[in-house]
Amino acid sequence: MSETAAQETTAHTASTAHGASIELENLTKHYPGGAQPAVDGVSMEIKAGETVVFVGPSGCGKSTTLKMINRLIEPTGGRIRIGGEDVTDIDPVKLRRKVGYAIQSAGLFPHMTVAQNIALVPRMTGWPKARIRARVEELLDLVGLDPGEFRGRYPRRLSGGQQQRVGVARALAADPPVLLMDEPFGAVDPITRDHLQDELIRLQHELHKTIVFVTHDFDEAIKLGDRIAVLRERSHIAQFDTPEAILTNPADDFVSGFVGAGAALKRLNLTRVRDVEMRDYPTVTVDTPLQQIFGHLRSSGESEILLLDRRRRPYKWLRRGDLMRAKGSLARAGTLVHDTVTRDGTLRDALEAVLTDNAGRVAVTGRRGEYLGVVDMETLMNSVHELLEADRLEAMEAQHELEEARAQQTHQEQEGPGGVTKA
Ligand SMILES: Nc1ncnc2c1ncn2[C@@H]1O[C@H](COP(=O)(O)OP(=O)(O)OP(=O)(O)O)[C@@H](O)[C@H]1O
Repeated sequence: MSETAAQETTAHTASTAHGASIELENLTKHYPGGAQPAVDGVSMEIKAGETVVFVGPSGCGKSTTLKMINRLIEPTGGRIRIGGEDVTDIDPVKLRRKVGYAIQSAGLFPHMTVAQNIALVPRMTGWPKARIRARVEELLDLVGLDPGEFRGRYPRRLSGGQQQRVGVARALAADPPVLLMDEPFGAVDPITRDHLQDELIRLQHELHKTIVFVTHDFDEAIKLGDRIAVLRERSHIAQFDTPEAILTNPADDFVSGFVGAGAALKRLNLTRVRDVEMRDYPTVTVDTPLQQIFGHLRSSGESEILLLDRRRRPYKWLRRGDLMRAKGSLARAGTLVHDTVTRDGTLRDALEAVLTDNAGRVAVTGRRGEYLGVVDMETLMNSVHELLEADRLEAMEAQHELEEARAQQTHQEQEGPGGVTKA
């Protein structure tokens, strides 16, 4: 059932390998000297193209389970199947070509350039030079880094977020169907982390890999996971379900404890900015003459206008008063745009941005930071209201079905097996 090898193009570098299923059967790791196994007979099926997130307390065995999938850690028991093929005993080097791996702090080699870091696996695999070069360019572009600017840089000259992007590009280099990510965004600041999460979601829309992602952060799990496996000690599965099901119906107290307070707010993590209506705001660019900006603002009926830079990225909010005081130059006028959200950002990201902005709105940007529209408090309030109303109706329906099933069962019990009413 391996859909990967056959699909790989040789003439071209384009990503073609979609995800492959992963099956873990009774997978066990007993470290030498450990009183108990670190991972104790975990079995799960991960569908092709799915993103599954492992969450659980520190030391519960998340990383060990993950690293057994590419056999960075050798299991002491059980089987691993990828795309239906049993890979428990194949050559680990061969296995790792099918499985990309990204870790916290990117783990880039400091003495190699960005391009050399990304090219590692394709080089080992013996790709021709021209194909490697084209693949590096394609991947840098894919993770949102300008190849011209970044291919020759050394890792120490990159920000934490940029290093992490290169780490993801490297993991994707040989176009593996499976991507393992071990707390890849654990070491970056919260805003960069949010952006990297958004990028991963966007990438996954394009690539459809099978991703297994480890995190401590339940909010991250909700945002990224198609399904979440909440693990307890020795990787025992407490619940393995969709984020919606875990939030609205946690299996037990352990899972509830993990979900934590504010389930309604966390629900906002499940809706994307792309799912709500954006407002079209009046915009001008830094090259627009001041007089024209005035005219534009007046005819728009809005109290402010968004100034874009030459690459159409949001730059400043300009109010009428700012323009009056500008005295012919916009250099000092207006308020710099501090925060933006992407279409893959969550409503929670948008709400946070809107709440910290005293004018109650945030600009939405595309892949290269270009302006797409604006989300404001009113849009958000309406969406949240609709969301909670839909949840309430769904819960009522589920309750109703449950009561009907119970009534039917009682009825059957009263009727008896032959349908004859007992006297
Ligand atoms: N190389 C090793 N030798 C012996 N024991 C180990 C080794 N690596 C991990 N362990 C133990 O196995 C258990 C599971 O560790 P693991 O790193 O998989 O947990 P984790 O859930 O990923 O933890 P964290 O969230 O803190 O990274 C822990 O009790 C740990 O001490």
